[in-house]
Amino acid sequence: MKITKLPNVFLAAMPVLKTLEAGGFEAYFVGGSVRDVLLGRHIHDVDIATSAYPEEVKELFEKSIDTGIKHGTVTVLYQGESYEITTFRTESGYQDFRRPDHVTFVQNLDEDLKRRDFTINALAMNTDGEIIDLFVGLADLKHKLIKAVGDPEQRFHEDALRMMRAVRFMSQLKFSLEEKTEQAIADHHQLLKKISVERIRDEFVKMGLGADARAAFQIFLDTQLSEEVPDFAGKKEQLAVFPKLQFSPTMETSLWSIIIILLGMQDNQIGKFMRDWKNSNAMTEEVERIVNFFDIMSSHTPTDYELFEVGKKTLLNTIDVAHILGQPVDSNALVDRYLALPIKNNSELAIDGRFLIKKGIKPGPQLGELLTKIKKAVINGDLDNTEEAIAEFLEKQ
Ligand SMILES: Nc1ccn([C@@H]2O[C@H](COP(=O)(O)OP(=O)(O)OP(=O)(O)O)[C@@H](O)[C@H]2O)c(=O)n1
Ligand SMILES: [Mg+2]
Repeated sequence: MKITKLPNVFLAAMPVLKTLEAGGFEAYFVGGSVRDVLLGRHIHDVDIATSAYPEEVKELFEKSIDTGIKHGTVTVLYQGESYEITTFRTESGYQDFRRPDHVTFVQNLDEDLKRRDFTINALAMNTDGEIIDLFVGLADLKHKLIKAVGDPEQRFHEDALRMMRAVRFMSQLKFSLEEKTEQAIADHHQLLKKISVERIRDEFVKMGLGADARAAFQIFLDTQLSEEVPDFAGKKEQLAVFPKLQFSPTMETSLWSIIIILLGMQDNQIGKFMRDWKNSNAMTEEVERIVNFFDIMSSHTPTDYELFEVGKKTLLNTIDVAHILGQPVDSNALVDRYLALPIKNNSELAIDGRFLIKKGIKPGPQLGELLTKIKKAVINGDLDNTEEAIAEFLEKQ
């Protein structure tokens, strides 16, 4: 099979492959970019595999960086783009099921493709746009199947993260999981314990935000992968709601908020949960705000002051969460009410602490309380947001 009209990302990288070939080496596009061009998906970067050793690659290009030279990868800078060029290799002796303890460079592409995770990721493309398909990857693409290359147990022992990658690709590509590959995950889910939380999280998020997140999440539960990730063990029943939701999330904040709500977590447990997953402080704080506001929305119609406090971004994010969870919310009414608030943030208040001091109020906690009282009155529409109206209001205190 040959691709006649190559996307620009490949055309731009073509001189890099040609340079390697002119140096007497073999060079191919490999991995995700070949898969994605065949699926008509957006291609974010291209990976190149070559028979040249890293030192030989470096000699052929003016600018290169030793990004992963131990694993055979050199990053070449060419016409403003960077390309990862990896020497054909096999990965032997994954003692800790994490990273290869050493890589063995090999002379041909076949050996290199053999050690890749899934058949659809084991395709290569040469400078003519010709697809090299040694493991029926093209047929599996057509049948929308995630299938391990060769023996799935071996592939997952080499790198246990691949089990998460399987459900991630299911979700992103809307593919099903081949039976033996699924069975191998179910048999070896414990291997995931060896993998760092950050790597698991990245795959989990891609799964949760993919086009077929709910189907993939079901397999994530069925294979017991869910038992091996932070704070999910023993929570299958609560998590089983996710695949039954009417929609699935498209924002990471929504994904985490939904999981937290399904797990029935208390306010004070959210921080630990988010830290266990190695999420950033910014992500944690926003998720805390969303879950809190979701609770407010579930118990009563938010007051104007609650709308003011939560702010537009978190309001919209919480509406998204409520929508996905199938909670009835009149989102138009809430947004309209927010937009009609007399002020949207503290700086829009006509007065500040200095104004109160000038009016004879002593600095201290009472001043703060008075300021809040004024702000609430303005937000509720009981007080005009002008110096005059506020001065008059003060006289009545
Ligand atoms: N645990 C892994 C990770 C990667 N690969 C191989 O390395 C390629 C590139 O890896 P990566 O960029 O992580 O994944 P992609 O398949 O390119 O997917 P994405 O579009 O998300 O980058 C994969 O296609 C696959 O051939 C693998 O065999 N095992
Ligand atoms: Mg990639």
